[in-house]
Amino acid sequence: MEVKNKIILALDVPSMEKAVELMDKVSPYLDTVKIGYPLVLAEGLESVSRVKEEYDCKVICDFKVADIPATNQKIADVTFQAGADAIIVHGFVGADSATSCLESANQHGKEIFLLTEMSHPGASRFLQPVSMDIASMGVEMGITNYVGPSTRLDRLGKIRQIIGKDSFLISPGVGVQGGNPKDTLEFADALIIGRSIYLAPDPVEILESIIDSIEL
Ligand SMILES: O=C1C[C@H](C(=O)O)N([C@@H]2O[C@H](COP(=O)(O)O)[C@@H](O)[C@H]2O)C(=O)N1
Repeated sequence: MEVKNKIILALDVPSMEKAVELMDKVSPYLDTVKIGYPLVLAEGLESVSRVKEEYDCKVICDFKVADIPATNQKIADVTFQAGADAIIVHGFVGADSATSCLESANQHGKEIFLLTEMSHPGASRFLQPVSMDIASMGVEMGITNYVGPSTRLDRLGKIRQIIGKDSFLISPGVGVQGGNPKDTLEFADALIIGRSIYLAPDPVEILESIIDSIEL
């Protein structure tokens, strides 16, 4: 997946009105947006197609899919039918569950991102002990897109080693959670950034400064 300016906007705003207000300002700088439960639960899955069509961008649906295979397939099917270009899938539920999303993606000509280790403090207790195993499972499954934490660059580096240089790795946790954009791109191909942009008094100014910082 090509990502303009290596930045994926996490559009975790509470309404389409807020989404449009923000996208009108920042869309010249971006071509990829991550939409998750905050916006979809508020506005429905049509928020995915609206953002895609109105701003000609790719949409990654961050649903952290983590159910049994049959239910995962239903979730992935309806998400891709709603226009999503990709869906984020948890790996800790095992290969059969992740495979059902991968099969749905292949049938729809879309993609999945396998979530290996999360960026928040709580990930250290239950996810960290298995996250490298999850990354290895993804490689065994032939998955080429991954999510890994910008808040723990040592871990992100290990994930990159496991998934290989040709896999596509996107990384949340930049900014508010403490991750550094330029340092993260030592290992990741693109940054996921939400609050640093959508909570800023001037989102364009922040975005331009982040873009300048990673271009240096
Ligand atoms: O480990 C993960 C997985 C998950 C994801 O991207 O899948 N995210 C999401 O990335 C964004 C960071 O937002 P902000 O902190 O810039 O406002 C939010 O939408 C989170 O739900 C993480 O933050 N860490």
